[in-house]
Amino acid sequence: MMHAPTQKQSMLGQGRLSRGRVAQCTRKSIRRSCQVRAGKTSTGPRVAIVGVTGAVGMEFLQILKQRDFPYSSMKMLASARSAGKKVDFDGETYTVEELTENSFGDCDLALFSAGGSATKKFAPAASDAGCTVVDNSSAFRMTDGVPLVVPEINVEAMKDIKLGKGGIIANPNCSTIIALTAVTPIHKAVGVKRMVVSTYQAASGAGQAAMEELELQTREALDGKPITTNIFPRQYAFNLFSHNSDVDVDLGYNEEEMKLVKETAKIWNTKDVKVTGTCVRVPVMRAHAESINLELNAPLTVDEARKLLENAAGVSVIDNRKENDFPTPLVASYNDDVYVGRIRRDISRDDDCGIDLFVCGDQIRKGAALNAVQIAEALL
Ligand SMILES: NC(=O)C1=CN([C@@H]2O[C@H](COP(=O)(O)OP(=O)(O)OC[C@H]3O[C@@H](n4cnc5c(N)ncnc54)[C@H](OP(=O)(O)O)[C@@H]3O)[C@@H](O)[C@H]2O)C=CC1
Ligand SMILES: N[C@@H](CC(=O)OP(=O)(O)O)C(=O)O
Repeated sequence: MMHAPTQKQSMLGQGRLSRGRVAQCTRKSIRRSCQVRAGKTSTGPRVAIVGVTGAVGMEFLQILKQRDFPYSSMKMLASARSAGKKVDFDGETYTVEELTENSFGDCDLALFSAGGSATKKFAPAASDAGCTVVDNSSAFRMTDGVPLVVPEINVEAMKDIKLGKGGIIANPNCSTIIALTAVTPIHKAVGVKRMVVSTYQAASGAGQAAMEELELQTREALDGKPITTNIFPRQYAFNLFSHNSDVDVDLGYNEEEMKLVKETAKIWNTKDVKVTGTCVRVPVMRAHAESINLELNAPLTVDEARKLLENAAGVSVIDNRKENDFPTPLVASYNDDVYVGRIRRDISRDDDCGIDLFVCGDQIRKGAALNAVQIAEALL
């Protein structure tokens, strides 16, 4: 039996913000469609979760329940390996079915998180059957006609897609979602000319098996045992390494870095912003951190930047210089907002057109499942 994960508060588990920390943050709710909160209801869409046995799939279930997402029926899909497994959701037990091209005839909405190759094969079949797809993979992100959406930023990009009428909407890459949720308020105010991003990415970005291997390796290293390396070709615990995606041998950039470049241009609908990045995997369980340097088109003071961020949907500011208290992956874990701190003027410049930020966001929530559910809410 599989259960949607609980918020475990342990050394690895990273709990929600303590009351004291909440008081230090400027917390605002992310844009939500409160009027449609209903849970199971005969008027809700018929929903399929594709990749339900994975880290993102399990998070889908937790978020749908937490947000009382309306649904009239729920279908749990994964590979043949998982067919027959049981999944609990909203007081009912479901049997996982094998994903096939015929899975979607009785569905209005499918939340996909099954990797690129399964998505390329099955998302078009779902769409052809009249099921609207919200896809977490990179399979269709750069395809013309497929909106790439962060609801707080560009919800208008999906205005032509209607629930239950087919169509694919792509969820951006997690590092890109987290960076742009923080940076877009500044971009909308004064325009970003160039953005330099350095990431510190969690195990969750590589799936459930990578999270389990990090935990196992940590135990093995502490116990002086040989290190198991099934997921990554090197030790991960007590180490860090350049992102595991393929590296372009000519450019020297890995795929994760190029997603930041290309997806930013599509989400902001501009070719004028220059973006470069360095993506690194660090031994953190489930929240990404990013150091971001912005070159702006017009001057912006630190106070103005902080005010923009404090008022931005989906953003919380933790920026206490006196206490040296800034966002951490543990603070971001299991929370919905993107946390921003270290808001400072870039002193390498002679003008006020440079800002530095440090950003943390839960990779599985805002970086994946939460953003996808927010897209689905915008379809209702
Ligand atoms: N920002 C974003 O949008 C993010 C996107 N992702 C995307 O989501 C995908 C899933 O990530 P994650 O949950 O972390 O990965 P996991 O490895 O934890 O889970 C993968 C899921 O996909 C299912 N699956 C794999 N192959 C098939 C197939 N051929 N047919 C049906 N189901 C299949 C697996 O089923 P089974 O258990 O039966 O093998 C499992 O449910 C990633 O591959 C990535 O594309 C992930 C993180 C962030
Ligand atoms: N960006 C994830 C990996 C991933 O799933 O990316 P994408 O959704 O762009 O394939 C990471 O932390 O590595």
